[in-house]
Amino acid sequence: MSDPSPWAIEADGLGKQYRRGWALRDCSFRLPAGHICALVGPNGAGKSTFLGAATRLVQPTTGTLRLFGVPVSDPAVLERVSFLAQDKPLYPRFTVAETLRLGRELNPRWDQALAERIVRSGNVPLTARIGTLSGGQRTRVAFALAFGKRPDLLLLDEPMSDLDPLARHEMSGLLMAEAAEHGTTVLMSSHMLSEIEDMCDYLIVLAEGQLRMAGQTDVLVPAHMLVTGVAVEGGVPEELRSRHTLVEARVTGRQFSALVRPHGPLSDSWEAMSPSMEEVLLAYLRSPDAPTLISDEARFDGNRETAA
Ligand SMILES: Nc1ncnc2c1ncn2[C@@H]1O[C@H](COP(=O)(O)OP(=O)(O)OP(=O)(O)O)[C@@H](O)[C@H]1O
Repeated sequence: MSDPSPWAIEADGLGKQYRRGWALRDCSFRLPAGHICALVGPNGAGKSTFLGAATRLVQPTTGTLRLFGVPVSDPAVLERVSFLAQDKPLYPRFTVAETLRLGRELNPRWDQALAERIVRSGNVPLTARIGTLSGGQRTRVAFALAFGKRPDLLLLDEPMSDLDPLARHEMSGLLMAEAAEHGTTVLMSSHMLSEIEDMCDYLIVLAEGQLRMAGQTDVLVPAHMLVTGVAVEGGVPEELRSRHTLVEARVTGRQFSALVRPHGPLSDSWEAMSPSMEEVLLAYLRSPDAPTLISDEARFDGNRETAA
């Protein structure tokens, strides 16, 4: 299928309301094809709900979601998307070989050699029943199924959490190689900030069901500065709040430290340095009310503040 749309994902006012309240609210952003994007947020932020909407497991209450320009409700998108769910559902009575055969029979673009390579490199026997595998080995088989499908969009819900460090390293290498070689778009929810920093070039940050940040990492991260100095009357200097956008402020003894989005030069009376991606993400995770930041590229009308 040719791609009329350069956007792998377009969410417009997407929302999901449960009886207890909104799991996802007024979520609007675009993800261009070919990126590896992290979906980040504290527990309960709405990450799985968003991935559920993208895989039609969750019916949105408001808004629309398009994948490659096609409404997610259109069956045409199904063969282009792979989803690796948090609980990695597989048939426990099937052997690994039978599981891969199922993948082959269900998916026209199936890459058997790739799927087998992923399984074999973890020394998982093709004859073993899924129910007898360790959690990490099952995850490896689930990865093989997801990759073997050769999707254009790979959706992963906390994919690496039960892999050992070597397997994690291997899978993240595979993800990056796939994205580079085939232009696969990856959207991956994760709590592992150092891994995100190593792998991802796009960020979607959610808190309490709402979008807090979206865009290219090399636009979002440099939009921030870490500022430290002497606290004023037990808090951060008023100038930081009035002239710049304050994301997070912390006071320890007589010192303050703050993550800000500067609008113009910062006063010489403070020390300012560029934060790492992990420092930016941690600040947003600790501050669910942080003002929203959407890059131009990721922006849909209605988003509030814009980075370069
Ligand atoms: N089926 C459901 N019925 C009612 N509430 C739900 C349902 N699914 C999710 N929620 C609620 O929606 C909110 C968002 O949940 P979601 O699972 O999307 O968060 P998450 O960011 O994936 O969290 P985690 O990091 O813990 O996996 C939570 O408050 C959760 O309790």
